[in-house]
Amino acid sequence: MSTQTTHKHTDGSTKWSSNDGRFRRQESSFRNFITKDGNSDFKPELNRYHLICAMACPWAHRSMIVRKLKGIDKVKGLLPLHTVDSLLGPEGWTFVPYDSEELKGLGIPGTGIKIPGHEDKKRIRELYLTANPDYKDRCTVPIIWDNKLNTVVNNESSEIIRMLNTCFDDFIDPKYRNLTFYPEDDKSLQKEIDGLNEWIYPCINNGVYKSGFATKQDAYEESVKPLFEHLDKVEKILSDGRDYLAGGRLTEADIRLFTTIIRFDPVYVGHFKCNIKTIRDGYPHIHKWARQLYWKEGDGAFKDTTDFESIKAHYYQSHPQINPTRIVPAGPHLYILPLDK
Ligand SMILES: N[C@@H](CCC(=O)N[C@@H](CS)C(=O)NCC(=O)O)C(=O)O
Repeated sequence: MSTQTTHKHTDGSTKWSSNDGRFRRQESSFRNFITKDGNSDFKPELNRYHLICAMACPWAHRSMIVRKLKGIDKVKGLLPLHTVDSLLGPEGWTFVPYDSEELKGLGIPGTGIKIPGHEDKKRIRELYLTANPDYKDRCTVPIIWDNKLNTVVNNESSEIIRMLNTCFDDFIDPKYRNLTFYPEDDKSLQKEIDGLNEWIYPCINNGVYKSGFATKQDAYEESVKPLFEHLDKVEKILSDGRDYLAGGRLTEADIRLFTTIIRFDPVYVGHFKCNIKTIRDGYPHIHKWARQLYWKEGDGAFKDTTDFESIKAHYYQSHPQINPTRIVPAGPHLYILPLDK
């Protein structure tokens, strides 16, 4: 993906596309790993690391799912979760609601921040600036915060979910220990997962954003068409009745696709103009696959981390360039259908 930064945003501002009308996602800048073998400055420890997420954010959602699937959420002090307010405003993600005239009353509160020594922080930006006072990029979620070295360990969700496969294995219940969503001992499955990620990320996960944030007709069409072509491709893969994308088991490919699909009908169809088809009416196999994950998989790991109200409120209220009235639409009736529909 392009590393080009298309605009200055010292204030976490909301100018999303560059002058050619195309949205480009910035490269994440904190790329450390917590390693089980202790081969880094970041050793796994209790009462040290914190996960900061927005319930609304599909990238953060990946890490919440894996945290729960791995039983990390069940160990006190291992990687507690802190969530921001759903409204992404001019100063970025916030632990306390915006109170300006324009934004007061909007948003759905998160848990706030309860990290010892940082309880007074109002914006996520303040954590980034604590980690690096010269930080000038967007202050994104998810992040793993290290409260020992007072820094961001990593702010790239694809890497966060990789490290959670193993890094806390000495602390979690043994029944979760050998669970991995990118199996080291199966290189051919890893290759298959990589192959899926290679097109699902640009065309689907990021494709909805490129469609929604486009400010020129050609930029929009150039994203929305491949988005649906690649949904067709997923539909075809799942059409043999399989429950998972690869290897006959749950992998990170499922987790990474799920967080986009679950937001599709409630938000992307309308807000991001991804309306060639809906998942529920246009993609029976994807629809079934997503509902199985939501309703049945991993002891609520998908369901309990999906907060439709926060998701809807976030998108519709946070992008006034797309939705100037910030009105959150009422539908669709049932954000997710039951399995037997
Ligand atoms: N590469 C990052 C992307 C994360 C990302 O773009 N998160 C968005 C929310 S969906 C964000 O925090 N945006 C804040 C901003 O742009 O100010 C990852 O996958 O972790």
